[in-house]
Amino acid sequence: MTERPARTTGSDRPMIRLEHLTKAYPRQPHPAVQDLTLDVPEGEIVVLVGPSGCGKTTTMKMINRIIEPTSGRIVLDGEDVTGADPDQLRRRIGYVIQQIGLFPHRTIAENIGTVPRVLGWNRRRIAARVDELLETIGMDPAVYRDRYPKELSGGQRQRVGVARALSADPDVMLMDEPFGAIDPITRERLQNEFLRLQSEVRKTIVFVTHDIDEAIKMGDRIAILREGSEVVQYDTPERILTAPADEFVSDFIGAGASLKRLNLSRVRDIELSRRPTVGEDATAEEALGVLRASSHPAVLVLDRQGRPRRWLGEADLKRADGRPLTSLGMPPEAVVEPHATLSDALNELIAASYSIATVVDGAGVYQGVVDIDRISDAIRAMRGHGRRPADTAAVEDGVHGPAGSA
Ligand SMILES: Nc1ncnc2c1ncn2[C@@H]1O[C@H](COP(=O)(O)OP(=O)(O)OP(=O)(O)O)[C@@H](O)[C@H]1O
Repeated sequence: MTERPARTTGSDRPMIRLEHLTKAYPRQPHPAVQDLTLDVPEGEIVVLVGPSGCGKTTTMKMINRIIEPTSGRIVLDGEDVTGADPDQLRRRIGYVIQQIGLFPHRTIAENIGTVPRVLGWNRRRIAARVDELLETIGMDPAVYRDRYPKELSGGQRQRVGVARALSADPDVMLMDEPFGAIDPITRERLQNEFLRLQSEVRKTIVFVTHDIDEAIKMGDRIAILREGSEVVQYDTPERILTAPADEFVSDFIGAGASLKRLNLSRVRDIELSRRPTVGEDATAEEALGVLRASSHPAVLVLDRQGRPRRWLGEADLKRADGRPLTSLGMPPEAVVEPHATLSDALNELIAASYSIATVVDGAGVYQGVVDIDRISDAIRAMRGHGRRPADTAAVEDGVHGPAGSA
């Protein structure tokens, strides 16, 4: 069984192969990168994580030849590109960096269309691609196409950076701390959006971070590096957390490894709890009937597309006085998508007034809720049995499978 079946492609074919890659700067006592050998499988996200100065950025910049290696080889899709024309190479590789580096005097459309323009696409094709990408990153083309970078929020700029990197549909994306400079809430949202996008586009991605939590969340595989880009452990997030190769890795993971395991499980991996729902056109009496027939304190109002609008308690409904349900109660505060980790869901629901997170799909349609009990179950299952939370029900029922009783 693969440890994370929903996220790996099953193909172990290396899309990027780094062979004995070294970068030594003149007058430096140690090479920035020394003899690095690493395969990045097609369609996977490989995260390079390690302390400041260990050579992550240098490694990335050698892959797209912004930095020329001193020795070693870079093989892209079976082809040795160590001596290839760097400009041509970069068109096959999307690059996203922190503080994204959008051109300030060009519109969003012009920024996203940079590479297609260099590639000689015609105007119509570029415009169509720009609009398609803006839709993909959840920004209405009609609203944002003609704006300038300074007219966007930090999170929106970062999204545009991702769109720009995707513009020519490269096989490979290099992402160097792409969400580093963003506030934690926007960051979490961008990570989730990006994972959803990746489940559709399946690019081969090398992702740099110095944040182990981000590595665990984003990586199909993680390479833990120390100085000189020495690979201390190259493994799945599960293995890194459960079987750290040595003290350096355990120190890097730091305290709370069991809590970090909440980063390994996605909302979609657990069975969601149900809550009573009514359509937005229902009357308060109907909603009250539904609520009373359930054992829960609140009913969720859905719009005609099935998207959550309000949580209503009995008191709200009693005071309705003929007003529409959508003007009563509280909007769902903690809303998460199936890609969100249980750690995200926990953070959200702790901050919310109701201690539940409402789960919606990519189109915003209601799927169920995650409550604190589900998360506690998941933690218990992980701790007690080293299992995935999908097995929680079996654990609760006292049914111990072979793995659990081992
Ligand atoms: N142009 C340069 N000349 C000399 N040394 C350099 C140069 N660029 C980087 N280095 C050194 O190479 C090493 C690796 O740097 P690199 O930027 O790759 O690290 P990093 O892991 O990305 O760090 P951070 O997490 O802080 O961004 C560091 O010791 C750095 O000082």
